[in-house]
Amino acid sequence: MQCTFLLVSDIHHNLDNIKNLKAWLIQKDRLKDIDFIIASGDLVNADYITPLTTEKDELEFREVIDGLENIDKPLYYIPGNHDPESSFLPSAYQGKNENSKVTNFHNKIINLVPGLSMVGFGGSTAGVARNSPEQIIWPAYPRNTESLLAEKLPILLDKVEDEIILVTHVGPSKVGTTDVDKFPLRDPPIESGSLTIRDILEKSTPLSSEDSSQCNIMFNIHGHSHFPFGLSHLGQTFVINPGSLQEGRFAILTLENFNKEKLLIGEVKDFYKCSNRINSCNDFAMDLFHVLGSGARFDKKRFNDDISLFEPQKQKKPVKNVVNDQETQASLLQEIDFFHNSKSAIIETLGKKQLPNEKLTVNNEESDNDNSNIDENDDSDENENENEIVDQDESTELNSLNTQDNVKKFRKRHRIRVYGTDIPNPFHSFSDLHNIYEFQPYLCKNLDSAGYKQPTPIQMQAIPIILHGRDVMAMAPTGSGKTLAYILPILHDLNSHKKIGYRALIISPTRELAKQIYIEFKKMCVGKKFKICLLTKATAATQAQDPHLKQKFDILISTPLRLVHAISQDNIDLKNVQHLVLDEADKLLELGFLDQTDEIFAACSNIKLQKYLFSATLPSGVESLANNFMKDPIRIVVGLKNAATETIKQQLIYVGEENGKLTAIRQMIQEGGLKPPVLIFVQSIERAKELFHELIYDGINVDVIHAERTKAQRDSIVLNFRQGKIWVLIATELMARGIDFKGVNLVINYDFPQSIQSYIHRIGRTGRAGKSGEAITYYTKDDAPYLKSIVNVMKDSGCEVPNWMLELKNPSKESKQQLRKKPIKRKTIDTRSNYDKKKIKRKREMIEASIKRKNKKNKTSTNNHESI
Ligand SMILES: Nc1ncnc2c1ncn2[C@@H]1O[C@H](COP(=O)(O)OP(=O)(O)OP(=O)(O)O)[C@@H](O)[C@H]1O
Repeated sequence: MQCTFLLVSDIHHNLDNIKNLKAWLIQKDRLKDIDFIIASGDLVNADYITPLTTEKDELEFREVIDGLENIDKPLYYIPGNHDPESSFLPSAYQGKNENSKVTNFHNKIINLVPGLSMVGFGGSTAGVARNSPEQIIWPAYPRNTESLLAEKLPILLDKVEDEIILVTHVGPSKVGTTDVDKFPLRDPPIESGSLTIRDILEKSTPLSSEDSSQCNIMFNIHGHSHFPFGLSHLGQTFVINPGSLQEGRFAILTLENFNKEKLLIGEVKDFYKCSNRINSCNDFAMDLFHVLGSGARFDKKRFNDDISLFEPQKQKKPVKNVVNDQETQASLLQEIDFFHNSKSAIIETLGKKQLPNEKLTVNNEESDNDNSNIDENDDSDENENENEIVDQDESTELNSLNTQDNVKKFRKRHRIRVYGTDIPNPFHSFSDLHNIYEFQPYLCKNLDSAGYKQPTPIQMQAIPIILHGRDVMAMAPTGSGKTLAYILPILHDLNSHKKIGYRALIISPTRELAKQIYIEFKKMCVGKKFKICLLTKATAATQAQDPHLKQKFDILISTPLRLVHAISQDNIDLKNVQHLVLDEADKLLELGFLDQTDEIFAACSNIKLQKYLFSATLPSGVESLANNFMKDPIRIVVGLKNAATETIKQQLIYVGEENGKLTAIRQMIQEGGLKPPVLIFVQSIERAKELFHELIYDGINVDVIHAERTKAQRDSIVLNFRQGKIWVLIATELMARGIDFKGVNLVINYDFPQSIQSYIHRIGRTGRAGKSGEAITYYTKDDAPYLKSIVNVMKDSGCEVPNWMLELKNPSKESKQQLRKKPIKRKTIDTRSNYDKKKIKRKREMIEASIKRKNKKNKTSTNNHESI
């Protein structure tokens, strides 16, 4: 029986290893050959602290298991000593993907396919005792796991007639591992470890007899090494049957093939010298390869690319600061450059920073027409004071904004429109903030460190208005710096840390955006002792326990639901809040959020409260609603109202039927047109999962993010996408708003957006801060009636649109409302051939039948035994 499998061990929560591994497998086209994956423990926690019982451990564990599941092969897991207590609960992880069920197999025999069995034995005394469902309390010492395994193994093996893969997670050396870690200087050292097992195997199992010649046995023994890709090596793979080598079966290795000095690593104290171990591991990996390849030589020159993926040093570059981080990202990107376009925009753009307003202010003669074709955004009464022609040579006079005429010209030049009474003047440069508004030096310094040289138009106008104590409704294109437009005046006004509780509150519709805002606040606070709280379950619980903490913080950032919950539990006091920001205000004032937003407003009872609404889209309905709760607000509109960013090249592509979309993407991949990073939007979680399962086989490093993924997963995906480790990210509407992925080259609307707002925000994930970007929207016959809405946005943002599209009819208000409420029903995304589906089904049935047969056999023999 031949089968190919992947063995993963001792990852210690380095999910990147799994991602790289997956990328490598795809790149080398080896994924299709793999029948299943074995994960031999220690999937979490690099800190070597046991027991692992915290929520964090649990999340990490799930994350790695999910990462492995994403490879989409059946997954067999045995617990390691560094895995959390609940890791031995396979049911919690089963059935996520159709084809990749997690099966726990500690102390069990699994019939993989007829003729091939697998025996598993999880790792080391404490780990197994903790994880064992049998609740056996192992005597902690000296009867360690190894000796127990040695006792149990003959019994297990005796039951199996098939060829066997034996997977263990026990110590590699003469002395055990975990036990040695705990009692390194125990005297005399105990005889255990793999040598003992091997001895016992040879003495007391069929292996020692002639019959063993037909039997493949493999040990996986963990060894605190995380190289290559966290795959097992360093003598972790022993197969006791040299006879199989000639038959070209799986990994065959005897201890004698190794340089034992390297394997045993000499003194016990060397266990702690990780670098030594890694060096030995490198050599061993090569030795191992040599032996596994039946003496095949590994051509280092030819496979240089592969070797570089195995180099641990590259991933361990110290990340000192943003610049270094970028360098690391660039090198990482080069390392994983599937498309061999390492000079692509991502890498190029990492180095240079284009100022947003360079781009936003170039076109002085831009018309100021609102996109009045979009009736939901209709605002035809708003073109007052906008008819003057601006001088081409504005030069220095605009620097001195001391006459209303100059101010008008300045606004016009920066495409700023303002509505309201007693509107404060905009400012011209960040130095004005210091000179005019007496901003503290720390703020100016932090602006400089962040590389913000010039304010963007929304910042120029919104900051003075907030500083003058006014309410603001601000609408400016995606990626135009709205966040900083409220952060700066708030920090200036708060002045310094005070122990009177929250004075500023920022609400965002998603936790990803909330976290991003938190990071931006932190960046601007360097050198100042402000206390900022990002409200999470944990921070809310801490504040509930300690009432003094309520006084400790100055600024609170939260999603509505989390905050409303905290308010209802009386854990948060908002009576001192003077600045309230609704970021993505139109979303927060939509029906789904409105009640929560309302409750938050009610809790902010301070009479000095100022309210600020920010978004790239504020439909007129939302504005009227907002007017009910804002005090004499000033409205700011930068650029065209409800328009897309002009640095984005937009395209509409007709794909006929649903499956035309995948064909189009695949064609793009083949032609090298899919330049990462790419964001793909779909209309539902279900479809996100479906598309992920399709694209995973297309040679691209793809991941998927949606509300059903755990928080830890979502955080890690966002981080990895930012760092260029994920190239194509499939997302639902969750990621459509606010998230600032600077380098995104392309946004694909795989599913037609359900509203113009959704379209504008989705495509706004590219072309940020003045950079260029591209957006492609697929449409089918079913989407065609809604096409004109997007055509209008495209036209208004200066994209070329064919005449026939311009002549299309606008969809009716009712049909738009209908689409907003309910997405178009679409065919499942699934292009696997019937043949493939049948093959998978057949294989599964074979495995199930084999298990049933075995169970039946075992049952009969037990019954017989009982009747005797
Ligand atoms: N004055 C500035 N100079 C250069 N870059 C800036 C400046 N202000 C903000 N940025 C950068 O511009 C990017 C976009 O800013 P931000 O996320 O605030 O956009 P936004 O207008 O809120 O977009 P969205 O509508 O999508 O939420 C960020 O990367 C930010 O660091």
